[in-house]
Amino acid sequence: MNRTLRIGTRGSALALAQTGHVADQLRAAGAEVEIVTISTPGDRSHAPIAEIGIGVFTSALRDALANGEIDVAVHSYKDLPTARDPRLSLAAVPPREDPRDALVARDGLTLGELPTGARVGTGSPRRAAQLEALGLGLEVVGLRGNVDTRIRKVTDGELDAVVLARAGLARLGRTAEITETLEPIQMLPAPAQGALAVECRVDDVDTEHLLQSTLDDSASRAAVASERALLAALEAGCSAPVGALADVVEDLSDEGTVVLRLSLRGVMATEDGDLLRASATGDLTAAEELGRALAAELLDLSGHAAASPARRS
Ligand SMILES: NCc1[nH]cc(CCC(=O)O)c1CC(=O)O
Repeated sequence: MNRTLRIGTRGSALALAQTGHVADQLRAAGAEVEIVTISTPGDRSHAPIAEIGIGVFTSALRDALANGEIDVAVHSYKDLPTARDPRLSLAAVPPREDPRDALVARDGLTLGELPTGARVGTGSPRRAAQLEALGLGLEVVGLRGNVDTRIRKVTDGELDAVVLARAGLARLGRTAEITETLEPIQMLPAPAQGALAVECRVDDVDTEHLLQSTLDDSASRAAVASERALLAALEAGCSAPVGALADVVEDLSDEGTVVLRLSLRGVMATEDGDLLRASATGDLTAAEELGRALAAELLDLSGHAAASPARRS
């Protein structure tokens, strides 16, 4: 294939860093690539994400891909809506970064060392619900903006701490600012956090093959698929914040050979702010079934078995 691949990205420092990484790998595989920056309404608005909707960062990029302005789109997977886009193929899920959330606090403090009433910034209902459930008396303060803006609120003394995805900090070379990496037992990440989604047009089979063979990691793809299936099933049934994390674990088959399995954990906040947790393991080859089964268990726990209109939070 000797045409130049145009790779589209948002213009944020994080988006440029992760797209640059994908471009480097494609170049190393012999492809000619060019990076095209696309401005999205999400980048131009300052309203809370819960108000402007989940697709704001990704739909402009997807439209540019579908109409041929670019040939490849690189997204933070967790920013994609759960509904498939029939115009596009999810050609590759590269090896996932550490999916955990991270605390950046003043004076090197950990969550447990923050004083009662400490102001912790996050715009994510999922992070807010899990922070409040710790019972530490923290004051959760709403927050938006890029990684730099958020961390600056701590350095400026406006907040005691912020919670961010570790993967974003890693891609920006800023892990030195992390004061605690939060264990999933206290803070389950967003479904697909730390993973990228690399898309091309559904009829562009040459590009699809190149992306798949150069970038795709099947274990990361399966883990993320189970987390996203859980999210999709819960979106249909409730409006609660959701966290999920699948780990690929080694197990022994009946014949004594090593098999890979998925271990999936999920958390959902109730309207009263209580957290419902559940976990399950399943075959790597049945990732989505595992996610749906765990979602059903969480819905059962919540007594929300009857679906109400979906609202993403
Ligand atoms: N919602 C914004 C967003 N989308 C992806 C990441 C981080 C990188 C990732 O999770 O892949 C972030 C920032 C954050 O949550 O701190």
